[in-house]
Amino acid sequence: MHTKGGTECCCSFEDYNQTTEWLLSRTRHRPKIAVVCGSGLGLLADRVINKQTFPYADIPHFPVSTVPGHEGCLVFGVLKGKCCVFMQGRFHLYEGYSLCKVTFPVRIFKLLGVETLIVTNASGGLCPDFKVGDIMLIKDHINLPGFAGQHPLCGPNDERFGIRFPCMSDAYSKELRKLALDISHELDYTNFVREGVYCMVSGPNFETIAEARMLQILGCDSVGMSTVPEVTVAKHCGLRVFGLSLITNKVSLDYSREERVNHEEVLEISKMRAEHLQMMVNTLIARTHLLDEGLNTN
Ligand SMILES: O=P(O)(O)O[C@H]1O[C@H](CO)[C@@H](O)[C@H]1O
Ligand SMILES: Nc1nc2[nH]cnc2c(=O)[nH]1
Repeated sequence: MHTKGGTECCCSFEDYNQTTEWLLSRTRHRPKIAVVCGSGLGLLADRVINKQTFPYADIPHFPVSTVPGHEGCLVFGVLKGKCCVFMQGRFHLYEGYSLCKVTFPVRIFKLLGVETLIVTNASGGLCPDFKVGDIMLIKDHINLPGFAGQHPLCGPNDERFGIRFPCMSDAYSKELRKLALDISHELDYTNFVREGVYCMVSGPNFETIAEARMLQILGCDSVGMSTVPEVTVAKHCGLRVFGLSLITNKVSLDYSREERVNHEEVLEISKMRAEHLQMMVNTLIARTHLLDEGLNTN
C-alpha cells in the first residue's frame, strides 16, 4: 500500500515543499530542535507550552502511524524557552512504508529550519552489562538493512538536501553526548545511563537467538527497528543528531531462557522510564545553546 517499487525516492522536492508550506502557514512556531518519540515515549512532549498539535492524517504527504504506542501527531511548542517540534510517533519500514516515507519528516524539519534532531527509541539490550530500564546514549549505529540495499539515500541524490556520499563516522554529535553525560551525572542517573552501538533490523519479528548472538558478535549493544534511517537522512542534510535508546528488554541469547519479549512489555517499560527520559531530554534542550556558544563546560 505505501511502498513504490525499486529504490527510487517516492517523495519529490515539490512534496517536501508543499508540506513545509502547509505547516508554516498554520503555525507561528519556528523550531530549531526536533524530537522523535520512540515506542511509548510520546509523553516526552508533555511539558511543551503554547502547544499546537497536527494529527499526521491532516498533514499533506505525511504517512500515518499504525503501531500502538505511536500517537501520530506533530506537536509544535516551546520547551525550556526553546521552540521545538515533537513527532509523537514515528514510521517504520515494517509498516510497509518506503524508507523515503519513513524519513519524510526529517527533511520537513530541515526545511522548517531545524538544526538539531533528537531521536529516541525502545530497544532490546544485547550488551551483557545492560539492564532493563537503562538509557543508552547512542554512540554509533549499524545499518543492517542498508547492507542489503534498504537505504533511504538510494536512488538519485537530491543535492538540495546533501551530497551523494555523506560521511557517517560522526553521525551522533560528540558534543551533545558529552552534554548528556554531564546531565546524567547532575541528575544522579549514572547507574542507569550507558553508551553504546544501536543496530537497526527491519523487524517486525523480534530476533531469533542465533540472530541475537550474531548481532552481539558484530558489536551491537542494542537492537531495534527504527532510528537509523532518520539519522542517516538527518546527517545527509546537515542536522546535528543526538540519540537515546531505552533498553526495554534483554534480548534472549540463551536457548534455556524462558522469557518471551512482546510489544506490550516494551510499552510498559517505556512508560516506567519515560519521566527520566523526559528529564534528560528537557535538560539537554535547555542547554543546547551552550554548544553553539562553545560553553559546554558544565
Ligand atoms: O524504535 P521504536 O519506534 O521506539 O520501537 C521499537 O519498539 C517496537 C517493538 O516493540 C519496534 O517498532 C521497535 O523499533
Ligand atoms: N528488534 C528489536 N526491537 C526491539 N524494540 C524493543 N525491544 C526490541 C528487541 O528486543 N528487538
